[in-house]
Amino acid sequence: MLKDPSTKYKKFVGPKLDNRQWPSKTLDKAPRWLATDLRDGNQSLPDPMSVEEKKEFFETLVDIGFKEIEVAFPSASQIDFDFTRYAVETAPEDVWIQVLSPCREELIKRTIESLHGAKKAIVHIYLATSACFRDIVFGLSEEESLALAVRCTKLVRQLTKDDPNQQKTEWRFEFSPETFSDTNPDYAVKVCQAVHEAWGPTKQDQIIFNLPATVEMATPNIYADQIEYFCSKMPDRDTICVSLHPHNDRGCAVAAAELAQLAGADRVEGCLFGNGERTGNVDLVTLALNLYTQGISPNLDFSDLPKIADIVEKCNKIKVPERAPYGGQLVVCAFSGSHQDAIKKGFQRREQELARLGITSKEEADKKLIWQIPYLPLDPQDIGRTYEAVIRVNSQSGKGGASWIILRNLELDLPRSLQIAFSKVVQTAAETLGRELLATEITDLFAKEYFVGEYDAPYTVLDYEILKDESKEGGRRFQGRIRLDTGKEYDLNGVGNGPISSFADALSKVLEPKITVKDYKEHAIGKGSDVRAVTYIEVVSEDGNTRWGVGVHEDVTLASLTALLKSLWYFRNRD
Ligand SMILES: CC(=O)SCCNC(=O)CCNC(=O)[C@H](O)C(C)(C)COP(=O)(O)OP(=O)(O)OC[C@H]1O[C@@H](n2cnc3c(N)ncnc32)[C@H](O)[C@@H]1OP(=O)(O)O
Ligand SMILES: CC(C)C(=O)C(=O)O
Repeated sequence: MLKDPSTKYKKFVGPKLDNRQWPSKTLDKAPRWLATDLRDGNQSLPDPMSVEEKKEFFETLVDIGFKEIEVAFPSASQIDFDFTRYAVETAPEDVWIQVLSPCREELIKRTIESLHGAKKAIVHIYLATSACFRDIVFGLSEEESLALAVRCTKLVRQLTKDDPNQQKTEWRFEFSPETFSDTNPDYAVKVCQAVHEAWGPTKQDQIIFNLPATVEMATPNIYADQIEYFCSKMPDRDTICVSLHPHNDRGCAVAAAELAQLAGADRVEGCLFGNGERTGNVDLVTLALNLYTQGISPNLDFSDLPKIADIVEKCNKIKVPERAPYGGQLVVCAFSGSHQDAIKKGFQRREQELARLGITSKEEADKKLIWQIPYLPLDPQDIGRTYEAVIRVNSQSGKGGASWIILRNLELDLPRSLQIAFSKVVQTAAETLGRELLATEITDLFAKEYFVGEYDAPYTVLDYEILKDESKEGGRRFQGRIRLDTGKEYDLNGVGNGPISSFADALSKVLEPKITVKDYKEHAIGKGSDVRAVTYIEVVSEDGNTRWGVGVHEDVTLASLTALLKSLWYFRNRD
């Protein structure tokens, strides 16, 4: 790299705008969308789509709700021509089929042939207007380029809306001054005015001027300035649909498209997950869901984004990056402890709030309670992703992550200090394996550690009864029998304020160490006839060590007694 790059690269200078308006505007509605996956996306793939893949992609775009779809460059190949015919024959009545052609007479004719019989068709032609392209690629002067654009527009008009045999089709016309982002803004306006006159649009039948950042040249505010400049200079603005076609060379296509809408654009062309030439076209998923998370309907349905991503990956043969906004595998996941803690607290707060409002269904919650969860700008369920995938656990995780998984999978709402104790077990396993732990591995670790589910408790209560302790008001007496994992059995007898303390007293008379109960929590799990009690008991031994035990049972007292026995087993076997 050069120490002084200014000798090789020049700073981009945008149009001079004295009274720019766009910075004080806000985005309040969705633009018109045009998906160009099947044209601009397809032309940039190492292995372009087969007809079958194009069909599947087309159907997906229709299902998402796109009403304007650029299906091909029909003069490029027989595959593109044939696919255009398929789209013409199968497109729903309200979907406009768009096709692209360069400003070459024979190619325009072939392009229009491919649209014969369409219900709604947009003929899109492009011509490079930037000085760099005119000089290097075409060798045309400004006047010659303008004349070519007008000639081709008139040809399209003659072959479409002016042709008596083409009246079954509703025609629209789109013109792209290529590399608009690098075109002298006054020249772009001059060419478009001439094209406007040649096409003869009306308010009802607007012409589309698509203003591409064919190559993204500068910061997004400059693209917005270019669009505002164009909109302010074009006469008969209400006969024009201003369209954007941002590429992502500097990584700012989404921002450029958003600012350029503030600057007056009505329509956006792009691809799903930003496929397209070089760094891609603007990503329509991101643009649409950015609107959605501001409470604005994008008029596109991404309710099953994982399925859409699968189809896009299959047809493009390119992976959706794992960090792609909204659709990437990792974007609704948190691994780090403080993120997981905040997300978990966010969900708990939302659940409390829903319970307070008496709301039980997702539909009602979606209508009545604004989404506010730290680190999650969007409810993953709205785009077909699950809450289970939100929190994933590795050695960067803290207590919140593992306890979230236990809550979601086993319905166990662990007390704080048990969360801390269990997170040490998880941390050790993650470090030993040197990788992320699956949810099933974490629930299995918990079950083994605290003898729940399929893992039998080593000490068992064989028989018990809780009686009144006649020597003390309100006191209780435990009488019963237990068996250790050695097979040895003990008859027990103890007193306390309740069943648990009397059991602890009874145990302490026959087994080391002496224990007392420090903390206790219980709740129900399951529903209907399957409901069970869960008891968490933290026990302290005479030398000050603590241990947790967890008991799950239909009988709430037995759940507590089992929990206590498990913590005793720990003292006797693990210290
Ligand atoms: C910015 C964009 O994405 S534009 C869309 C680009 N997409 C594609 O190119 C995919 C489909 N393209 C093709 O199949 C072919 O390039 C075709 C059929 C269009 C033309 O093929 P060829 O005649 O073999 O031309 P080739 O591809 O070699 O070169 C392009 C020629 O078209 C000219 N050209 C390029 N853009 C345009 C345009 N907008 N209008 C008129 N002519 C153009 C070039 O100046 C060059 O002309 P030259 O041969 O006289 O120097
Ligand atoms: C044909 C035009 C719109 C194009 O694809 C571009 O300029 O990137």
